[in-house]
Amino acid sequence: MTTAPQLVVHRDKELMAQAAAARLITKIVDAQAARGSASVVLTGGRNGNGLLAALGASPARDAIDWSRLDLWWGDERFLPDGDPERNVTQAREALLDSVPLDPARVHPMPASDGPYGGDADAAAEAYAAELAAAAQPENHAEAPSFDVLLLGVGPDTHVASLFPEHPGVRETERTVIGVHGAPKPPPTRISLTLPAIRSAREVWLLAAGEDKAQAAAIALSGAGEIQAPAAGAYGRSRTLWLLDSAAASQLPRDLYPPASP
Ligand SMILES: O=C(O)[C@H](O)[C@@H](O)[C@H](O)[C@H](O)COP(=O)(O)O
Repeated sequence: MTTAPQLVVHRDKELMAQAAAARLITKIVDAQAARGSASVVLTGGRNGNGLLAALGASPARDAIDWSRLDLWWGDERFLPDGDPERNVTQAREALLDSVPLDPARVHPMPASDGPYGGDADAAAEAYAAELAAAAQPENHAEAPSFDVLLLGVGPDTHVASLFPEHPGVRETERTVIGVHGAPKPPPTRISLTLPAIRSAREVWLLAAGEDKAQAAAIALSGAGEIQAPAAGAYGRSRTLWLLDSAAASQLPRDLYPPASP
């Protein structure tokens, strides 16, 4: 089932990051109260890291029971462990190193100097097995029911490492794939697929800045997911686009009416 996207537009990217962080804290606290633990899928990119930094700066971060939080990644740049360009390295710097997480609940995607060497496809297969092992058996699913899956949106409408017209965006069976020849560096990556993204309860897409305006307009105006992967990113119970006003500036009027003067 497709959930119709809901839009929230903030004045600027700083406010967007702070409001998204506040929203995420509440969501994690509620999930922990309801189910004992929470699971979040992190994204790479400036907006995802901005959200993590804002979360770290919020006094309300102490409301989270960090030992009962599972963290996964939506994609990874296939580079050696500790490389500053890896999404996990950037997330650690932005937040993860400063909170008391249970290391057994933190699930980074494999690095290119790990057990699978430079074989991104084998690394992707291993991550798929990790996801399947964490899936709730009663759901007969290949991936857990993530509470929130975060995605940055590229200016070309890519999400995770699923690029327009690239083979990965057509994947319908596997939950995780090796990506080769990505248009955004580095060329070799690992990514969740659209079916895995859609196993999340809630998918939140983050877009800030003028260079995202066209992408947001295209993805939200009925484009196909092969041409505009962000259009295929939706959650089982909610799909939320969090934008700043620059990224919302080209949205069709029926989606986001500009404020009256
Ligand atoms: O590994 C990556 O580069 C990302 O996961 C990628 O999908 C990113 O989220 C978008 O390109 C948006 O990035 P920005 O938030 O920096 O614009």
